[in-house]
Amino acid sequence: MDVALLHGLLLLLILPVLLYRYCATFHYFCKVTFFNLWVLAMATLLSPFAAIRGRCVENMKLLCAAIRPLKHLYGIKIEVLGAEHLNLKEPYVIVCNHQASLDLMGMVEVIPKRCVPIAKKELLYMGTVGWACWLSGIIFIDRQRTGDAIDVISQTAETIRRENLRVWIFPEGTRNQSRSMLPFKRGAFHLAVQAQVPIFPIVISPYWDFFSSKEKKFTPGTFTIRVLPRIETRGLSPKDVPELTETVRKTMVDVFSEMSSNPCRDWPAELPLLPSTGATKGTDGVWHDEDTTGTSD
Ligand SMILES: CCCCC/C=C\C/C=C\CCCCCCCC(=O)SCCNC(=O)CCNC(=O)[C@H](O)C(C)(C)COP(=O)(O)OP(=O)(O)OC[C@H]1O[C@@H](n2cnc3c(N)ncnc32)[C@H](O)[C@@H]1OP(=O)(O)O
Ligand SMILES: CCCCCCCC/C=C\CCCCCCCC(=O)OC[C@@H](O)COP(=O)(O)O
Repeated sequence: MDVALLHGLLLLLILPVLLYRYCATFHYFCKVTFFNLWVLAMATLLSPFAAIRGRCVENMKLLCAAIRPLKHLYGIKIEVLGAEHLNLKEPYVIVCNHQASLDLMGMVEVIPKRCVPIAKKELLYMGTVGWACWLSGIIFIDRQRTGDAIDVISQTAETIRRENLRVWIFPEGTRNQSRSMLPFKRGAFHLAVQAQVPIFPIVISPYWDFFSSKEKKFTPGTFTIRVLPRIETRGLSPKDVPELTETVRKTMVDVFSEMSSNPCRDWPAELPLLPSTGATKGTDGVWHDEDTTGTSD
């Protein structure tokens, strides 16, 4: 009887290890659970420190530092191209494709100083995670109430100029692991036009090789983040927003397709891009920023 009990206990200990090793679905759920627990634990540990400062964008540094070790724990290599484009002292809007919660790992590699993401309000109700996000100045919108969300974005247009902030928006508005990008919501582009600030598109290469929530796959891997040259909005008005949105989306989709079809990761450091008043075309046929000397404050 004792031996049987011992065998049972042993099996109970070994079973999760075997499942983790040989069952891809179990492996996937363990890794996703650990990711969420990590975020929750860090938020719980750091929120009291952040609370000392109060609601303040400087607290984003704490959040980002807490997320950074995750890539090492998961064996994920992240390459960043074009980060120097973000070295601009003025406020701006970043638009980025959104595949999964894993985007946080990439986001913390490139997010400039004084930058706040726009997030769905549901995050606010995730206990200490919501508290940590609120304390870091993250802007929340209710996607079900377009009017309210537009009001929040309009207020943000004033705030970013007044307080010299950058805003990070996922214009697809939801996570998307399809082969392309969803149609873009227009809030980010209205925001940039209202504030008359440039837009920086950021493209994260597909995770297909190592992560898929549909196939329950989560292995070590590599992805690349490309920061594209800025697109000016100076002189544009709300009537230009639909075209601006489509032009930026097309540029990002083209870059995403190139990243998808070229697994060797030998992309040029610069890509020919759409003309913008803030970029000039060099003799090499590549669009370059006019101002690359500014540094993040
Ligand atoms: C220590 C550890 C702590 C743990 C914390 C964890 C991590 C910390 C690190 C990082 C922080 C977390 C990061 C969180 C990321 C979360 C990501 C998300 O939540 S994504 C979801 C939220 N984002 C969005 O939804 C994108 C923004 N949405 C929009 O822009 C939308 O446009 C909208 C404003 C919500 C409206 O949505 P709708 O579906 O109605 O879309 P349309 O775009 O078609 O708009 C309809 C209509 O309105 C016009 N419009 C839109 N915006 C404006 C505006 N600002 N001003 C005027 N008009 C506007 C638009 O043009 C359309 O009209 P028309 O068709 O006539 O053009
Ligand atoms: C008292 C309640 C306590 C609840 C505790 C919940 C703990 C949750 C712990 C960790 C959550 C980690 C969240 C990381 C946030 C990642 C941001 C993100 O990717 O959000 C998704 C959002 O862009 C789009 O959402 P949808 O694709 O539309 O859906």
